[in-house]
Amino acid sequence: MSGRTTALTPPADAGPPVRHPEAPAPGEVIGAHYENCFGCGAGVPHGLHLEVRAGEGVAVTAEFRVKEAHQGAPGLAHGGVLATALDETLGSLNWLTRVIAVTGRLETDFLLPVPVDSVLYLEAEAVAVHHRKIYCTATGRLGGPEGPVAVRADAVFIEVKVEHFINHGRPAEINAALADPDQVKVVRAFEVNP
Ligand SMILES: CCCCCCCCCC(=O)SCCNC(=O)CCNC(=O)[C@H](O)C(C)(C)COP(=O)(O)OP(=O)(O)OC[C@H]1O[C@@H](n2cnc3c(N)ncnc32)[C@H](O)[C@@H]1OP(=O)(O)O
Repeated sequence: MSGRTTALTPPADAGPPVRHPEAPAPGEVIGAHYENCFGCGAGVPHGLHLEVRAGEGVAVTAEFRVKEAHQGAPGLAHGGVLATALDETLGSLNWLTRVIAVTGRLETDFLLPVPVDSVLYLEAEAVAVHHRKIYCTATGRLGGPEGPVAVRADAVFIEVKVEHFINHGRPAEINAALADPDQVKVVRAFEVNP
């Protein structure tokens, strides 16, 4: 047994998440972190194409229109795709803290079926930080930002260095990303600390 603590509830000595002074302003669209990302990249035809906006504090909002390619049951979104939408929205909180973090644990509740062509109004918020762990939560609503909650998630993201991607990614994609000035700009944004 490892001694890892993977609970989704922050420990008593966890601190509040801190918004980076150079975080995008509330309402500002946060661009894709990677052209070929299934969640946000424009280069993936059947991807989710999430458009995420910075919110107040350490929070973001996003919209996801469910397309035919996202079906599980006839006419309804696949649960895994909905979990991906929640995961991607939560991952975008990185832009507000300027900390690179990857999903360690994601627990999802599916409360309502989500039809093809509907728009899921997503919201994610970081709630606490304990060393490398960022505790966060997300909801996806139907019919509008105040509509009923169809899906929700609690998650723990773990802070990593940029080497995480360089060491574990496929060399072809890593080399292409490092040769792309826009992608290098994305990485540099995370090197600026307050
Ligand atoms: C440029 C921006 C890019 C942003 C991308 C966003 C995309 C959307 C989000 C994603 O989908 S990311 C992709 C899915 N996630 C992964 O691929 C992560 C795969 N897992 C790993 O690489 C490693 O397991 C991980 C880096 C998460 C942790 O390994 P480490 O060896 O660095 O962690 P370590 O074992 O030292 O544990 C550090 C702390 O994290 C905790 N921890 C580790 N794994 C955990 C886990 N799975 N769940 C909860 N907590 C976890 C661990 O308990 C410990 O806390 P405590 O010290 O309090 O005990």
